[in-house]
Amino acid sequence: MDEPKVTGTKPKMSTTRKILLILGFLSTLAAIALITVAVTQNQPLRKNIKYGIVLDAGSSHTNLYVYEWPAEKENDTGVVQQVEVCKVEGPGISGYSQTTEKAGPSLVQCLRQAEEVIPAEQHQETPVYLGATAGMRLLRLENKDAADKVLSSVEKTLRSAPFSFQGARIISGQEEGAYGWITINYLLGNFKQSGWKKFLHSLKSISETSGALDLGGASTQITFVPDEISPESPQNLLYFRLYGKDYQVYTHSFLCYGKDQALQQKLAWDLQSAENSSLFDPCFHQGYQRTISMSNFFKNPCTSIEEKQFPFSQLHIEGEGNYEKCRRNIQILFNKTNCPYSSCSFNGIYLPPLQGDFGAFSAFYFVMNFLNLTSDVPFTLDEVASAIQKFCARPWHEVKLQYHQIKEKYLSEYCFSGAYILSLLENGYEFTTENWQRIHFLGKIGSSDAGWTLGYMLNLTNMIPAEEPPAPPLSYSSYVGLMVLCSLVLVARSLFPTSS
Ligand SMILES: Nc1ccn([C@@H]2O[C@H](COP(=O)(O)OP(=O)(O)OP(=O)(O)O)[C@@H](O)[C@H]2O)c(=O)n1
Ligand SMILES: [Ca+2]
Repeated sequence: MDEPKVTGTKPKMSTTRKILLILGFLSTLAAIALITVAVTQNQPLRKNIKYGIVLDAGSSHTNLYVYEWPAEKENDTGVVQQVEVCKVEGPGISGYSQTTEKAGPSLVQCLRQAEEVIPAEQHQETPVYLGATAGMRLLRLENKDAADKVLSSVEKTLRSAPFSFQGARIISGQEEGAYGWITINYLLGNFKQSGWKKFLHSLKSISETSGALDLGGASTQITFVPDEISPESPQNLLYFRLYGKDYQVYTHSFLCYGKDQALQQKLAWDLQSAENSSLFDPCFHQGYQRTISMSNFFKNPCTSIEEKQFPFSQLHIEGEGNYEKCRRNIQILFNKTNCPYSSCSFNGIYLPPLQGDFGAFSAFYFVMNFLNLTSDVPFTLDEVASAIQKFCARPWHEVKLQYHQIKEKYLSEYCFSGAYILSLLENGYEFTTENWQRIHFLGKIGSSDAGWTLGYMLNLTNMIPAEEPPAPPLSYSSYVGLMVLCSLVLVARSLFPTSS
């Protein structure tokens, strides 16, 4: 048999294989082109930043906040963030009731700081708002003329700054509560839900929000969405439509129940039974002494109902450091006897059953943070009470030595404040051992302070739409990811064709 001839030429590549190879090569090129285009073409444009300024003129001091946000995302939730906070030197603006013309100039230094943070070419278009809270509400009650003069003085200063002046006014307690609630829920991303959370909530037709607890120097607010809305106290109910959802919110602001005014109220009560100009106070540390002038004590609307004549002009207070006695002493501020509604907090004020989680900020946070009671894993009510009890029992000289860097005004009052916070939450609002751990003490959320100012600005600049703004189905990163994945599948498919 003839052997087959061995030739020197290689076996020829089949035409199909050649075509497949070319196709594979072209697919790789196409995939690379696609990825390059996806990454470069769809890159977000350089951010055009906008700014806004809000001054929080509180009873104890004024803070100036600068916020920024990308202009093109104005109506998204969670895009506005705090970039600067400046603490104004000296007292709150209500502290200038005797020297009203000095209220405005006190703000100048912080306004200069804002000028440095915001690019000069944007100064003119940057809105500036000032909202005054309980200190000015009290001054208005006590001396309307002085309150008006203080506001004129701050308006004059704000108008002379290079920003766009949008108003300086006393906000109501209701607004303070509502804007605090808006701020924390905006920052926590509770208004707009994405993905499975949105699906889950649409099934249950609910939208979980967090309640807000604000404790200032002169007033305190409680705001939350109750389980059931009862029409019995319409003045405590607010209606919002935000991002396409309706919210019925309960809010109440207690004037004179901020921590400084609560202390004044307590002293006014203690004075009723004082026999001479010396008073032992269980809410101050043992060894602590303070002298109070009686001349203006009862001019304050928070203490004036307790007014009585005393044969001394100065009151000497001496600390006893007794937590239990202090709690009993504070109890008198919460009148639980008369409730014209189905349920009340205190002083005959309607309060629906507590519902959900609460964010507690301002002095709730300052005090609990000082006492090391704000860890991520919440402490039980008993643990909190026992920590405050131990702190109150420490002698003043020891406390002062350990915390020498803390202002004496703050330090001397943390025992009273801790006891007051527990009384307000436990006796006033009736938080129990069961729902205590639903209170989260928070100072900041991300880079922004928890408080009413952000919500106030969002509302006044119309940055929270009533309806959900249309959004692309995929985010930029998901879009690029999907493109890359599809391209890789395409390449793999062409390089390893399945022979059929
Ligand atoms: N590190 C801090 C800061 C503040 N405070 C005290 O906390 C209280 C409340 O402060 P803040 O929330 O700033 O109150 P204001 O906004 O000034 O008061 P209001 O909201 O009632 O107008 C004040 O008694 C202040 O002395 C404190 O104990 N420790
Ligand atoms: Ca405040």
